[in-house]
Parts: sequence; structure tokens; C-alpha cells
Amino acid sequence: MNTLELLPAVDVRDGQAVRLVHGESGSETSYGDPLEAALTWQRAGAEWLHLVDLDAAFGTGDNRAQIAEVARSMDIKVELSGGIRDDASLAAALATGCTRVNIGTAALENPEWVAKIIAEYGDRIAVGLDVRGTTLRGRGWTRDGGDLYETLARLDSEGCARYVVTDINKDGTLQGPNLELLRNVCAATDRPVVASGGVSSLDDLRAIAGLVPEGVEGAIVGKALYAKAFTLEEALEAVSR
Ligand SMILES: O=C(O)c1ccccc1NCC(=O)[C@H](O)[C@H](O)COP(=O)(O)O
Repeated sequence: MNTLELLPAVDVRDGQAVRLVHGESGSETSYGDPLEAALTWQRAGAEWLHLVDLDAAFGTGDNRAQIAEVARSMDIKVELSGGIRDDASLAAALATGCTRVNIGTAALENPEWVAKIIAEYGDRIAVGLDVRGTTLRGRGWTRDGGDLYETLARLDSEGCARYVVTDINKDGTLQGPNLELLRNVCAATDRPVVASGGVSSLDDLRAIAGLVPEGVEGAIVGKALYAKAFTLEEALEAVSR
């Protein structure tokens, strides 16, 4: 059986590593220098970093230079997210040398462009499916963006390589992942799924790891690591069995 990949998160707002609750602007707790946070996860044995420009996602500016510096400083794989919505922001993201980018709002608002970049960049493009119930949300999770399963079917037909699935109601809450949502998405697609939002304990990670045979490939972990609910070393050990 394949091991669940872990992606510690560094979400950047106004130059700081932060965590939000339900992805809501203004709910942030600050955790200092993003590069230091990223290096900490790398030193702890992470193979992936999930790096988010929250200002770009919310349309409150961007942290592009800092994000690029973090991505370029990593020896591990980087998934870059937040505000990648057009050729210029995609080019800047890919130029950081990141392994892949996560497209959110554009997949809902600009489907033709997303179909084009999926065809052009294949595995370097993941699509973030950020949901409340089965309704997708775009623009930093502030606008409704259609039905989850209709969008998934469209993206599958366009060849999307992978999905990052977030239950917004769980994100940043330490309330545990939405396993039912993950199971349902895995049942609806044969593409790998990266779980995001709500992880609070090693048992949560073990539960997500139990979904690897159904199609879950990885789990993003944010708040639990910053709140020291467990260490990254413990998390890696927990999912390696
Ligand atoms: O990823 C985005 O583009 C994004 C946009 C707007 C708000 C939040 C966004 N991402 C948040 C994350 O990726 C979190 O770091 C991740 O879901 C971890 O959640 P948690 O473990 O619950 O802290």
C-alpha cells in the first residue's frame, strides 16, 4: 500500500506565515517568518511544502517575491497556491521551480483557460476544490462557484491530473477532516486527491491514510503543526505504517 504524502502548509499573509479559521480574512493567527517555517518543515523531514499566497487569493495584494524566495530555497517538492488565475500569475508561479500549482478560482470562473493550461502543463496543474457542502467557493472562498460534482466531471474530462479537496467548514478549526467528503470525491474520480483542512491529531492522519486505497494521495496539515498538536516527525511516522 502506498504511504500517504504529507504536505505541511505555509500560508502567507502580509509577509507573515499565518493560519486562518474557515479561510476567513481577519481570522489569522501569525506564526512569523514564512521562510523559517518552511525550513523547519523541511528539516523535520517533509517531502512536500504546501505554500499559499493568501493575499493573492483574497485580492488584497500579493506576496509574490517572498513566495518565490521560499519556493526557491526549498530542496523539497513545493505545491504553490493562491491567486493563480491568468497567464502572468501562472508564469510567475511556475518560474519559482515549484513542482505544481494549485488552481482555485480560475477553475470556476475561467474554465477555458484552465482546460488550456491542463493540456499544456499536465501534472504540474492541480485544481483546488474548496467546498461548503457540495457547493464550490472561489475568490479566497468568498463566492459561490457551482456544484462540486459537475465541476469534477468537467475537469476529469479535460484531463485534470489531481484535486486538492478542502472542506472550508473544517479548515483551520482543528475539528478533524471531512472523511465522507473525501470518500465521495474519490468515488467520483479516478484522479488522486489531496485532503486539506481540519487535521487535528495523529488519528486524523491515520484515518486519512486509510483512504489511500480509495484514491487519497496526500494530506495538507496546517494549524495542527503550528499549534504543536503533534510534530511533523510524529506525523510522518504515523502515516508510514
Ligand atoms: O489554498 C488556497 O488557495 C487558499 C485560499 C484562500 C484561503 C485559504 C487557502 N488555503 C488554505 C490552506 O491550504 C490551508 O493551509 C490548509 O487547508 C490547511 O488547513 P488546516 O490544517 O485546517 O490548518
